[in-house]
Amino acid sequence: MAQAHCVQVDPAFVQAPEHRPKAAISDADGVPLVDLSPLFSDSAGDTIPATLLSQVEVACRDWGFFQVINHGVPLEVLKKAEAAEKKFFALPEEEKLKVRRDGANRFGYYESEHTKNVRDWKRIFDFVLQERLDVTGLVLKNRWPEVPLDFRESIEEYAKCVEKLAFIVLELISLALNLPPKRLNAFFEEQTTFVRLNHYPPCPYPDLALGVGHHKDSGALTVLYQDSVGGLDVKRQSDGEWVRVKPIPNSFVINVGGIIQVWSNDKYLSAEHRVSVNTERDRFSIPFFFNPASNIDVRPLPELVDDRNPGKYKEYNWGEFFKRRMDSDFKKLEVENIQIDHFKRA
Ligand SMILES: O=C(O)CCC(=O)C(=O)O
Ligand SMILES: [Fe+2]
Repeated sequence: MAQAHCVQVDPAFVQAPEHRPKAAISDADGVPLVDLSPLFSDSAGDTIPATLLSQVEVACRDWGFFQVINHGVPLEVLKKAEAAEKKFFALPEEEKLKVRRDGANRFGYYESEHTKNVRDWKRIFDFVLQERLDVTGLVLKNRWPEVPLDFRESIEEYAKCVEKLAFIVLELISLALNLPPKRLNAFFEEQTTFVRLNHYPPCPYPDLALGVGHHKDSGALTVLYQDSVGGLDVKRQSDGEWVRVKPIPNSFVINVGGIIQVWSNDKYLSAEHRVSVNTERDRFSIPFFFNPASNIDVRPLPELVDDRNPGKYKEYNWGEFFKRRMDSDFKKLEVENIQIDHFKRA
């Protein structure tokens, strides 16, 4: 007689019923697509086409998410980073554990991240752009594995190219907010940006677990490369429906983080998103979390508030916020993790 097939479910990964993904997900009417080629064409002068700015404006306002193509990051840089990522995660576990994150330094490999106190079905590797960071007393230092040999070079090259793209998008957002293009740049002089490699292995119970639980990114902007598997879902602002962000070859997904939501005084929104997993395919992605300096106090920009439209948030310090998020991602806590909503004025 055939044995009954039984999947062992680890309760640490099980989402509350209201956060479990439904079997079918809509990929119709997806996030806006923005073609950045006008910025790189030979005939491009210093002026940015109004149509491009209005696309960015609508995307940030109505979705908080968009995809960009013709973004200026060379395809070979992307492919090399992706290959290095796959080689790293394919290493035996004991090899990866040599560069594991710990309580004192939150960078390197980690297999036990939590989002909102539920464990994520993923493995990650984090590194900062600055070799070493001090975030309100927490020292963060990169840990580089000895193998794959070209790992560090490939992903540092990737980070350099994506950083350029992040600054371009930051300027587009500034302009879309009717501010001078470089208005926001000074916040990033001692940036706390970090890059994450994500590996989502196949999961035997994708109806119960998530690769990343529902959340909003807390930094300024996220610039994400995803492979062709798919799984990133965004909550559409217009109706609260979850929709899949369709993978487009050689593209990046941009999403507005909590800091831009606060700077813009809620003109632009940071959208809720999550990662669904599947039973068959490994998925890989590489988010670049573009974050300002640790000492920055975040508040609605004075140019965007007035008597009729007063600031909707109390000021908070980014370094403190970032540290508290890292603490709650590191292990399951009994308290809710920190959100910009906690600074919302009544
Ligand atoms: O892997 C993805 O597609 C998204 C990951 C994500 O949302 C995050 O790490 O904040
Ligand atoms: Fe995210």
